Amino acid sequence: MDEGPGGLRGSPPGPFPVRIAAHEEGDRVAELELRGITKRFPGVLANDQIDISVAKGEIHALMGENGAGKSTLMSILYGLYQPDAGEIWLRGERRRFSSPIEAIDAGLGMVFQAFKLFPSLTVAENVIYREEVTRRGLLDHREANRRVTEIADRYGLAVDPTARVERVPVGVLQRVEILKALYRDAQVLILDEPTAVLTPQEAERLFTILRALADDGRTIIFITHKLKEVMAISDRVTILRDGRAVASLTTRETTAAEITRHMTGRDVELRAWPVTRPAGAPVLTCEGLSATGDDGRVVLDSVDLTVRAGEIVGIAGVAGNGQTELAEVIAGLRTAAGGVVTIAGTEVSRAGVAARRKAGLAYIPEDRHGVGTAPTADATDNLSLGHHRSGPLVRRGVLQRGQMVERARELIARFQIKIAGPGTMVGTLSGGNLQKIVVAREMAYHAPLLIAEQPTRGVDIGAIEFVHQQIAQYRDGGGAVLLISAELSEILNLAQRILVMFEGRVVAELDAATATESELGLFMAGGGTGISAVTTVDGTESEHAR
Ligand SMILES: Nc1ncnc2c1ncn2[C@@H]1O[C@H](COP(=O)(O)OP(=O)(O)OP(=O)(O)O)[C@@H](O)[C@H]1O
Repeated sequence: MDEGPGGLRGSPPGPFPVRIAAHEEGDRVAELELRGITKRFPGVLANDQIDISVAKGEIHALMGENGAGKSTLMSILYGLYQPDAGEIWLRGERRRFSSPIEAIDAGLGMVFQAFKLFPSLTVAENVIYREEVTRRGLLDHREANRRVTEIADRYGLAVDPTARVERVPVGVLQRVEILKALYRDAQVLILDEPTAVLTPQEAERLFTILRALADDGRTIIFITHKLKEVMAISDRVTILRDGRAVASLTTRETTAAEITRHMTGRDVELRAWPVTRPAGAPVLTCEGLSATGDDGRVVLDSVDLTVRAGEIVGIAGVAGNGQTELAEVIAGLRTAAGGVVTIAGTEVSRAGVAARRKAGLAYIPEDRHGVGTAPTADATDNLSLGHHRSGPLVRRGVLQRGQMVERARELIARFQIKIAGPGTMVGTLSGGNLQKIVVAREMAYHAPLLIAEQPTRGVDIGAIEFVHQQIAQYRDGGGAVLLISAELSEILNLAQRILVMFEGRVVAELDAATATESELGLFMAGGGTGISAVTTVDGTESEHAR
């Protein structure tokens, strides 16, 4: 691999931990330097005199616990926020960006977690938006497609420029966002948790693209919670803690354990949570569950499954193979085309969400913004959502505000949610802390059934360990858990049985004690013909997919 002009890959090892120093590369000018960046929000010092220096052609990871200040720092760099103090230096020149447009003009590009694309336009139209190529006053589609294809080919960003964005998968949408930045000749590309929504295969592909971009002299900064990624792809990593940059390390001279200690101040190793007791009676049963998508396509095809008390059943699958629809149909958010759902003995096939909750459902949805939380409401209200009709917070049909606040306070402390207080609006919370609000709320009421969909997405490693422990305790207390996760290690660490979904069907059932990631990967890719029978923890034989 080429050594970038910044020469960091060849820089001598420094003392541990390496404190970040401006002009770290001696007389060479850094591509990007942040000096003393400070940003205060009401009650929070989000960035506290942060110094970071990034060399040209470097892949720089930005890590830190939820609420450590990563997104704030990148928003300042991209001109979305103004710092209270500090300076941005680009190629040896001091810059001030009062808007993203100015940042883009200076050669910065940002890929957000929530893509900013027009669904009804084509890939090429999205890429060239506001930079249209025209011919005799009309949009020159052919030239636009040609230019987009040219950049895409150069970096291996496989896209069809003529495809409508609403019809392309998530991994491709991200490539479109990267193309948008490259089309504007971004020299520094910032990506906010770029693999959070990608399948492992798509993530691999993204890494290849990022490496090609870096080898071409582009500079990459990416926020992530995944240590594996940092170790695999980054040249250097900066760790934020409580708004301060506590270390900036050369990746090949450090370890995942070292980085974790800088982030959390302790050792964290995600481990398995084996069962101690056999599973009990069925709590969730689905028989012949089918559903169609908005375009009439079959998204769930005759799914049968059972989750028993004291059992975690994991659902593995490449995103888009019916997992989300399965959760939505069970939760009552999507109408089933057919089939029967029973929760804790009550048939709820045609019931609404409230009736299903009453029957015993708790639900951590994948979409924490749209479905999971109300951004303009405070933490107290958000931590009580769905529990306002019955349960411990209601007396004679009236919500007990005092108890709600008390409960919110307790959950904020227990789940270590970084928020000023129960009366604070949740819309300003960091992504991971918003996720913790949903997880805390849904786990607090000990419903018989918990559907947990991507429960640790965007959550830092310390909090992942905590959430895993909570889910395991929930199970050990007799709860039934349906765990849908894109993280195979999460499923393998927590579940007793694993069902693999492919094209809307359950194509395999595996015993988690003996299943491997590669075996799961095979079924997830549509290979293999399923497993006819596995022995469940309570000793019964369960027959499943063919
Ligand atoms: N617009 C805002 N108004 C008030 N507080 C904010 C705002 N944006 C961020 N904060 C606060 O600043 C702190 C840092 O948040 P930030 O989003 O930068 O964290 P993060 O490291 O990106 O976290 P995560 O890993 O959870 O995404 C948090 O306490 C957050 O609540």
